[in-house]
Amino acid sequence: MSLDWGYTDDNGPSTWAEKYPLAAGARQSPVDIDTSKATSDNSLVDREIDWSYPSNCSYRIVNTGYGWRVDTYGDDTALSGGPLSEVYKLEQFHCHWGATNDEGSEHTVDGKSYAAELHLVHWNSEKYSSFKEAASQPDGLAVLGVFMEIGNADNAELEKIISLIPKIIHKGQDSQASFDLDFGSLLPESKHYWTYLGSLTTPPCNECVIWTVFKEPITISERQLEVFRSLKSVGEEDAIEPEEGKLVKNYRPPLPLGNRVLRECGP
Ligand SMILES: NCCOCCOCCNC(=O)c1ccc(S(N)(=O)=O)cc1
Ligand SMILES: [Zn+2]
Repeated sequence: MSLDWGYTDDNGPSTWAEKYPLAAGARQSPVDIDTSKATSDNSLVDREIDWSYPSNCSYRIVNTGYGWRVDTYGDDTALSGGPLSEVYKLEQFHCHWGATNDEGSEHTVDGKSYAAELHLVHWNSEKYSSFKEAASQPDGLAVLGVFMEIGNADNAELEKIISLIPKIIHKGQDSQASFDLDFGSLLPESKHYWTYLGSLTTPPCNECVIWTVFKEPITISERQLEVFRSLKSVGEEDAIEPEEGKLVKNYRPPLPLGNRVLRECGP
């Protein structure tokens, strides 16, 4: 069964606009962050971006066929401040990576790719009544982007997620984790970031995201990244060769920033 969209030559990002016209819009994500174009903005400094995630969150991890996604039960989560005018709730987080370590992130910085990029997806629960409704609004979602660079496997929360991946190798498999996660530990120490108005980076590419991309990366080890690449984009029942269907690449290359403003908070 051929996929509607994906990351191969015949269904990848350059073909998405054929079936998903929003993908050809002027407010698309990701973008290359040209640091010389970033403008600092006192209003961002005055209202520090703030998140509160309980340290004992239960969650479900699922293989979407495009990667892994942790569905959080966002009740007592909150993201506010910085570029946000309302309080947003955490809906899910997931990751994008590439076949080799010199690619994989979606956003790039002065043309540089990182090995992977983590996205924490929040929705404006102050203005809208559901994630789905928020995803059709220009200020509906707030996504935190965290670059991941190759280094030591010293993030315990990331290791907990990776320990679950062998249970969800095939598309559609999920695992209700028996231990809690501290989502906040997946964020870098520094709160310095760039922010701009963009979109979902996968179809339907709705232009509904206020993006906040942290300047400081977190580290992931080669072994941990190899575990990501062991995920399969096909279900267990799809009889294919063992090496086929591996999810080695699930990132969209950058789109033009155009006349959008790129703001930064912190050096
Ligand atoms: N089907 C009706 C329209 O639905 C619009 C919402 O799309 C729902 C599925 N996609 C997502 O939730 C979704 C969420 C985050 C990101 S990303 N990579 O931009 O963080 C990409 C996609
Ligand atoms: Zn994403």
